[in-house]
Amino acid sequence: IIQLQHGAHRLGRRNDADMARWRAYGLGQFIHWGLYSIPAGEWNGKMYNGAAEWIRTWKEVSPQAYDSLIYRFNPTKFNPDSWAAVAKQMGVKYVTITTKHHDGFCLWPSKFTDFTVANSPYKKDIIGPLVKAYDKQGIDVILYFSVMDWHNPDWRYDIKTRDDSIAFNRFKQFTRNQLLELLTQYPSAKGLWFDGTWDKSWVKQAAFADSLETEMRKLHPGLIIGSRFRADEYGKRHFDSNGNLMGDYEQGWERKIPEKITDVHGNDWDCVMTIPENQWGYAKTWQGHIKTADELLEMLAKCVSLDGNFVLNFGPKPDGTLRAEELSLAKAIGDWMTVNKEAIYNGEYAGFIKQDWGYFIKSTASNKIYMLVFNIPVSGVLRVATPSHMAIRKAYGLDNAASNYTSEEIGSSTYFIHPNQQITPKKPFVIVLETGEEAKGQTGGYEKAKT
Ligand SMILES: COc1ccc([C@H]2[C@H](O)[C@H](O)[C@H](C)N2C)cc1
Repeated sequence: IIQLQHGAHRLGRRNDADMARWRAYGLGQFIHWGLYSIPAGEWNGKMYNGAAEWIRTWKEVSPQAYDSLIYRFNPTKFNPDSWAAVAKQMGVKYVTITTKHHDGFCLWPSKFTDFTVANSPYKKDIIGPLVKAYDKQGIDVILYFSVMDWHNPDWRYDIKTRDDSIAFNRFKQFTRNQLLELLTQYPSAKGLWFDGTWDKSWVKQAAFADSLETEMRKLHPGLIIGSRFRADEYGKRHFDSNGNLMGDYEQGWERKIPEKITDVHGNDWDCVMTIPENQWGYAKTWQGHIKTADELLEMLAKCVSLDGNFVLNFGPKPDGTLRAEELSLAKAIGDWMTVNKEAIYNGEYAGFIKQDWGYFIKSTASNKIYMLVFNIPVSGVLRVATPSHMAIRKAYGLDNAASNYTSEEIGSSTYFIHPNQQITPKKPFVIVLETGEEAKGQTGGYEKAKT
């Protein structure tokens, strides 16, 4: 064990009500919106093939020309209630919104910089109306904040000289001021999703970041902060020098999903996912594979089955509307969630052996076990191996209770689930298992092999 002043301050999961609420979300929405949405991956008629929200770093783009986009930010069709209504229909329980991305443009009228919506043609605060609209729909809000700020002249990638140190100390105060400002202006926010914290300049601020995290938690009791905010005094991030998770949940699953439960080490976590391969801000043309609703539903099921939340990204257009592809995916996911949401909300790892046909999710609300079926075996029967001494009492379909199933015990703690009707589903579907303790002595008399 290494003695740490600025490592993890808590071992294991948070067990308070605020974190239990976060753990129960299952499905979230990410929103990336800002000046980068205006060029949308195109500059002087040429397409940038990186992530659209990183276009300021493209050699073809002068930072000054990019920063002048502030004079073109005027989302005349922005209607936060319509975004929140789409999210509600989709079935998301929380939304993570960019307050300031790496380019430093603030979607709220921060007092600590001029580079905000207040000095754009739009003039008005974006964050406040968004928070209000989502709160009205009962969708919790998490504020995304990038520490790295390309616009601020005091930002440094590393601290090499005394001047760097003097400038970066100003930057640290600026960052603290903006974070306390966000928590004060938008007190209903449940947490912060930090980004842009990998550069040496910030990694060297273990003590400062640790005390700032403590200050924010004091200002906002219950605040939820992920593993990406701060490093320990040896520069270790996400997991400290003793391998303990920093913050309240793991933020390392960006565009990737854990394979098995041991990959998550008993921690809370979220997976943030793009619809194309890697575009967060609005990009005029999406290159490569665009994920389908069925793919996204399977990612959602897999995340919840492994104790995580699945957060799908939307990149609104510069006029404030959502693009057609995102609206149709939101609708398809929402239609599925309307029928199957009880298998996703309050979901947790069920402890059953993974089967090829799909995913098990246990509900903390009902103690029911849900089978989320994505692949029908050729045999037409679904194998279930329960944790030992757990028997299956009943099996029925969530889509309609009429679609029922017969469970046949085929070995110790092993069952076949037989559909009593022809199943030719066009969408992933859910079977509910009601289980109970195996009657004492009812071991089924299965002879253990002598090897
Ligand atoms: C260098 O690789 C990166 C760095 C930052 C990101 C940013 C994206 O712009 C988006 O905000 C995502 C959540 N974040 C990790 C993505 C890839």
